[in-house]
Amino acid sequence: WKTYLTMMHWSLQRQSSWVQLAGHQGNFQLSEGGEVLKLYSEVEERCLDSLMRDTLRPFVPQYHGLVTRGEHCYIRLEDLLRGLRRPVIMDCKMGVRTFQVEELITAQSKSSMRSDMYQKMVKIDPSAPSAEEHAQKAVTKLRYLQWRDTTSSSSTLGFRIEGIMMDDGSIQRDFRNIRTLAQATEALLFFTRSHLDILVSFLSYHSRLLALSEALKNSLFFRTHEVIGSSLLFVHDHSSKASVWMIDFGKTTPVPNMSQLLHDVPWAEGSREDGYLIGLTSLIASLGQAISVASWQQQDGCVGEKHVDLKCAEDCG
Ligand SMILES: Nc1ncnc2c1ncn2[C@@H]1O[C@H](COP(=O)(O)OP(=O)(O)OP(=O)(O)O)[C@@H](O)[C@H]1O
Ligand SMILES: O=P(O)(O)O[C@@H]1[C@H](O)[C@H](O)[C@@H](OP(=O)(O)O)[C@H](OP(=O)(O)O)[C@H]1O
Repeated sequence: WKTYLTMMHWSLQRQSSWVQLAGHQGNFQLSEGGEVLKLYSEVEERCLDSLMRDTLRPFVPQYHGLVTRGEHCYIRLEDLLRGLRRPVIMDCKMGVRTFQVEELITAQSKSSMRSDMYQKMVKIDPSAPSAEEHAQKAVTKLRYLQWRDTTSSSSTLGFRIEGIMMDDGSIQRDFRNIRTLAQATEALLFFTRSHLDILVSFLSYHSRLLALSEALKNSLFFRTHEVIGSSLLFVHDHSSKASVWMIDFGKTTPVPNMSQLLHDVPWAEGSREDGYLIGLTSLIASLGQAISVASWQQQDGCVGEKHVDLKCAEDCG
């Protein structure tokens, strides 16, 4: 019975296609009518409300207001996986940093020490904490988030891959060692299985990212908001129709004093720049490389072969 019920549960979940690839467990609930419910956050709700009146609207899940379930309030969002069969998904966290500048102040207080983050750090690299952190068995959240940024492609490329789910439902979350564009390209080729129609045709990732790039240039919301920890969700299925969506605005805040951000410069202490466009430019460049490699593979009839000289792809442009 237990196996049967587990299979039924799994099958019902697959019908709705819902899967949570990254983020906090317990933050989401499925709802009727093609919506997902995300635990209410004032910061995120404000962003979604503004985004519904911005040029970025076609690039974010539609926001349908709030609903209360039990003790909690939820944000009603369009389910971006609705109608897809065996979707293939990738979550890329954007920007050169994932900590908010407020963390710089919080980090000075002793109460901000986190033993859970120390544990996560040690599990990945036992030599990462300092002698003092080892003694305290704790690190500040700022320290942990900065360590994650500098040991992943966030600091080098302005984005990092948080997870990929393939069409068989298998999920990979460990892309921490990716540091270079060539490695990111390899991940993109894996994610798209080198299918050129997904990479470059009319409804492809490439055209969607170029359209997003244009929309960002014209967006008042983007100019006036510091976008931290937000992701681009890449989604396609067997129909080869591919799309990219901006999600997660829980740490996206208006910049003070009517000032505006460039988004394409590195962060320095005292600034609020997030490097979002550094990440987008890297992603577009990486897709460009993936398209070149996939084209060569197709010409040579060697799709699926593992060894492609991506360093050469990088050097040859
Ligand atoms: N509107 C949506 N439609 C379909 N899937 C979604 C949607 N929003 C989020 N997801 C899924 O849930 C995951 C987590 O989303 P999100 O980043 O918004 O959560 P979070 O808990 O705020 O994350 P974090 O811990 O990084 O702040 C995504 O990777 C994606 O798989
Ligand atoms: O992905 P990892 O390495 O597991 O680390 C988590 C990730 O950086 C989340 O974005 C962050 O939540 P916020 O974006 O809300 O800060 C969370 O902080 P938290 O544990 O304080 O929720 C971290 O633990």
